[in-house]
Amino acid sequence: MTNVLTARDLRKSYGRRDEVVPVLRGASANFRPGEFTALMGPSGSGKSTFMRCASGLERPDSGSVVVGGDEIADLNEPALTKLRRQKIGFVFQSYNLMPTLTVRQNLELPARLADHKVDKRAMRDLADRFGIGETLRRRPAQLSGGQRQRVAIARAILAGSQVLFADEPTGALDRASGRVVLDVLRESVSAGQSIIMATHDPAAAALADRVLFVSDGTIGGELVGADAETIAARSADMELA
Ligand SMILES: Nc1ncnc2c1ncn2[C@@H]1O[C@H](COP(=O)(O)OP(=O)(O)OP(=O)(O)O)[C@@H](O)[C@H]1O
Repeated sequence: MTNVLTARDLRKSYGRRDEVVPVLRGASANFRPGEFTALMGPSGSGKSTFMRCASGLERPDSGSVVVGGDEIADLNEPALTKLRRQKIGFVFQSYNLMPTLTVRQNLELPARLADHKVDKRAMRDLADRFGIGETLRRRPAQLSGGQRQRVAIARAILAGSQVLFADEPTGALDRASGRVVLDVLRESVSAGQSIIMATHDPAAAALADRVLFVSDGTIGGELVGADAETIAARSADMELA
């Protein structure tokens, strides 16, 4: 099956001349439509940086990212912004909700930016499922951290992008709310979306189709269809390595 996104040999360093810190050291991965991928690895191993570079939010120093046939290094900023709005979603660890907009307006934002019609029924249904249906008129500052996280995920799901990157999307949630979110992500994958989720939780990673292990700025291994125990054991080995 054709990849929906291919990342090849991504390299990225931060800092300046005397203090350059290499964060990505040649990270490569392929992502197929209808595939749920978990990214695991020790804190600071480069998961978020990989997702920012692979999603076109940040330019790598070198390497290639191809999305639906387009090499994003060849795109200028307006073209890249357009491609991102049409094809790529991102759930940030910090949620990135617009503080001056209500929850409803935040949920409608990606559709408006991409010139799509807002599906109000889908928005209501998902908000109710996520337990945020009563918060639609509030602004993000009037929500709990967990509610903000669910608004950010609902917003990304409703955008209906081909590829969705989610950086620890269940980090602020209790087990029951986390489970609802993971169920919705799975349904979205069944509908053909490709989801890439960074997580430290082996139980969440076990719901993905495969786990890619990020180690010291590269993709250092893969487990397909593994259970939570196997994933936890592999993660523990990596932390010790
Ligand atoms: N904008 C930046 N400027 C300088 N250093 C950065 C920047 N972004 C990330 N880093 C550094 O790059 C390294 C990898 O960070 P990254 O956020 O990608 O790791 P991570 O695997 O997602 O970690 P975590 O599991 O804690 O979220 C860290 O050492 C971090 O301090």
